[in-house]
Amino acid sequence: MKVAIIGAGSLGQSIAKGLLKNKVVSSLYLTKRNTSSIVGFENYDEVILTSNNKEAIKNADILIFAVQPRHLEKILLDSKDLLRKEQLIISVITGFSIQKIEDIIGANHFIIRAMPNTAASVGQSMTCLSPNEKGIEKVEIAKTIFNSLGTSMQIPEEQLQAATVICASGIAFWMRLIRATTQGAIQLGFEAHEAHELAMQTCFGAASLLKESGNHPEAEIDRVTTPGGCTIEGLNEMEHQGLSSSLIKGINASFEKINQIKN
Ligand SMILES: NC(=O)C1=CN([C@@H]2O[C@H](COP(=O)(O)OP(=O)(O)OC[C@H]3O[C@@H](n4cnc5c(N)ncnc54)[C@H](O)[C@@H]3O)[C@@H](O)[C@H]2O)C=CC1
Ligand SMILES: O=C(O)[C@@H]1CCC=N1
Repeated sequence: MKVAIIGAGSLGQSIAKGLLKNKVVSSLYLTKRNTSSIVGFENYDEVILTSNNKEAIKNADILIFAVQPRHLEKILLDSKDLLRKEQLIISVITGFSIQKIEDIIGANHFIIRAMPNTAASVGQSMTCLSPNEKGIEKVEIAKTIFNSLGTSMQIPEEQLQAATVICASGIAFWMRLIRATTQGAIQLGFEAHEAHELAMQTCFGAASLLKESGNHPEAEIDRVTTPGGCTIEGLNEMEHQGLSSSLIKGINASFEKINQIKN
């Protein structure tokens, strides 16, 4: 696969690392206005760094656009004459609808909106994919790319904003929960590095239990909570303080905000 990532910033670099780690690309163009901060990628034979988007677009079969939303329109306008009908165009850009992309380059292209998260860099992204009508044909190719960076799920475009909150912003939400657990562990007497490892591995274990057993979280909770014991004491106090409620409210606030970004 000849891939180009247009706008190798935070997310673009995460995707690049995942693709390179899994050796799924034969060539990988990474573009950035100033490539000096990503020279480390030059250690990979497959990688070509450039600030010339047109060169990257000409030489790739799969284009992944990962710039900030305000930059996409100009990049597409500047390069639309170079786009080939057989190219797969993937956009990971928040709030930039398929309709808006089609208005600029035309509907006769394979277009897929993808919403990965930064865990792509360690092969653990949850990526949601929404194709345009033509792009449905190429969803399997997009899945091959994004499954090499974790797992993927095809969803209707109308749900992509919600998926962004749960999966992309979700990385930040889970980080905060892990940090809070670490703070609690330090208060109980662990060194900071120990507390961090305890919190991280326990979180990883909880997610792995659900993934491997297919159980509902409450079933796993029941297995830990001794009647009259310390787990239920802690859980109930957390709920009195609004743990579930604050998470749900935060997710809704995030969703309201993302919907203010013009689609
Ligand atoms: N960070 C995240 O977890 C997620 C971000 N997104 C979306 O992905 C997009 C990128 O986000 P980030 O990587 O966080 O932003 P970023 O600002 O780190 O990366 C954008 C990159 O594009 C480059 N760029 C700007 N104009 C360019 C041009 N004309 N040609 C080539 N490169 C150019 C910038 O130098 C920058 O390195 C955004 O639209 C964001 O909404 C989507 C999912 C998750
Ligand atoms: O915070 C944001 O608005 C973007 C979208 C999801 C992750 N970063």
